[in-house]
Amino acid sequence: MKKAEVYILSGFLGSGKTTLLKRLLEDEQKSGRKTAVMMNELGKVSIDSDAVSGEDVSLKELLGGCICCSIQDKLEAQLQGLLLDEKPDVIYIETTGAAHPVEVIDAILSPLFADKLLIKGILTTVDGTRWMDRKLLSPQLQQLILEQVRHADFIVINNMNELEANEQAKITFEIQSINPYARCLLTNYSQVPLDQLRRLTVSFEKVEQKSQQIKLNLSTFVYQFKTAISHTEFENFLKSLPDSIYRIKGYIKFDYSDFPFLFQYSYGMPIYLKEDMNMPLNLVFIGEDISWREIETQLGNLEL
Ligand SMILES: Nc1nc2c(ncn2[C@@H]2O[C@H](COP(=O)(O)OP(=O)(O)OP(=O)(O)O)[C@@H](O)[C@H]2O)c(=O)[nH]1
Repeated sequence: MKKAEVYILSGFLGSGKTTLLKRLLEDEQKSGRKTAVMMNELGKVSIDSDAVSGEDVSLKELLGGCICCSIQDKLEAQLQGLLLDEKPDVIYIETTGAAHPVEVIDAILSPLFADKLLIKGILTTVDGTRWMDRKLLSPQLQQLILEQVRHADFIVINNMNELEANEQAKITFEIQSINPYARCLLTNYSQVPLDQLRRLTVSFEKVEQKSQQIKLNLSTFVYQFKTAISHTEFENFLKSLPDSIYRIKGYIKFDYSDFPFLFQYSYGMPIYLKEDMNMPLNLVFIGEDISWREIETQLGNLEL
């Protein structure tokens, strides 16, 4: 089955995410692909959804919380519904300005359907003037903006017309020092060449296409078990993992049990919860600069 492409739009409040989304949707309308949008807003009433009014676009709104924390279950249910009912070619997810990119990817990649999604990348918008003044924000918000830049695959710096030439150079230098691997563009109103953006691919496929010396940044990988495995060997595998694997979750079947376990792993801590029915044996990984090919080989060896 063809996977649905997923683009995540991240960036601080008012930095130009919706403006970028509108441009992407206009482009999709020309391409004729089946397009879906998920918009997440912190408040209970949607403000931005008027921006998405094209007839060919399915819109799901997630209101009243942030997808990376308070309404993660709702996101899972809506995404699953979307994949089953609409079968979109591409899904754009606009996050709240307060969302952390790793947690958003984590929320999207449910083990129930992670194998049906192809995460194309995180597009982060930055308001150039806000960046210059970011020291005025609380330390937590400064940290959030840094994380949104650090994990991005494509960075759009808006409000260029409001900046002097030396400020433009300073911002570009600062942002590229934080994330040298993302494509970074200074512009106004999120005017970016969309063909460049479409060439992104940050999941396992990227590892196969690019040579090993290229840094991979944040990426994801989904492994599908065919058989039950040994619990002890799986624990040994976990102990050998690098710290830059932030998150693992999914369903695993051990050779002593009829039904799988729901497995959760973050910051090196594994948790197992026994299920009472069969589930798809998908294991979802999120990490930074990981050779997923090696991980795949190790997992394959557990099945021998
Ligand atoms: N002057 C100027 N205004 C811009 C630029 N990009 C976006 N804007 C405006 O800034 C405002 C916020 O832009 P949005 O695209 O809604 O930003 P957002 O990140 O979706 O905002 P939230 O949904 O509140 O997080 C809108 O009025 C835009 O028209 C720019 O490059 N220059």
